Amino acid sequence: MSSSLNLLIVEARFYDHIADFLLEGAKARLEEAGVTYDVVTVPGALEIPPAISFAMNAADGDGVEYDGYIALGCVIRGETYHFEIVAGESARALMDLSVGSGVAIGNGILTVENEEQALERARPDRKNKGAAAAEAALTMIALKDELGA
Ligand SMILES: Nc1c(NC[C@H](O)[C@H](O)[C@H](O)CO)[nH]c(=O)[nH]c1=O
Ligand SMILES: CC(=O)[C@@H](O)COP(=O)(O)O
Repeated sequence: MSSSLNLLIVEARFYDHIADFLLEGAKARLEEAGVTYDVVTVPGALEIPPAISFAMNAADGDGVEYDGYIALGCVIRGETYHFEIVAGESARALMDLSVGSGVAIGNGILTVENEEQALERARPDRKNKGAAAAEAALTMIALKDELGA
C-alpha cells in the first residue's frame, strides 16, 4: 500500500465509549498500512455524510484532498422510528457520495439493537468494525488505482 495515501476519518461521538473503540481499531489498521490520516468529529451519524461532502468540496479549493474516507459511528435502536432514519439515511448518503462522486468510503457506522451488540462489534479484541471500515477504504482506494479511476 502506497505510503503517500492520506485518509480522513469522520467519527460521530454519539456514544463516546463506542467511538473510542471504533477509532482505535481504524487508526491501528491505517498505521499498520503506513498511511496518514486526519480525524474530525461530528455529533451523530446523520452528520457524517455532510462532513465528508464538506471535505470533498474543500478539496476543490484550498482544502486537503483525501484519498479516501472512513465513517465511524454507532446507531442504537430506541423507542421510535428515528433509528430507521438515522441508520438508513446515513448509510444511503454514504453510498450516494461514494457512487456519485467515485470516492472510497469505508462505512463503520454500527446499526444495532443494544449496547451489547455494539460492544461486540466495536471492541478491538472482538470484530472491531472500525478496523474493517479502514480495510474497506484501503481496498477500494487500491481498486480505484488498479482501474485507473
Ligand atoms: N440516536 C442516535 C443518533 N441520533 C442523532 C442524529 O445522528 C443527529 O445527530 C441528530 O438527529 C441531529 O441532526 N446519532 C447516532 O450517531 N447514534 C444514535 O444512536
Ligand atoms: C437511533 C436514535 O435516534 C435513538 O437513539 C433515538 O431514541 P428514541 O427513538 O427512543 O427517541
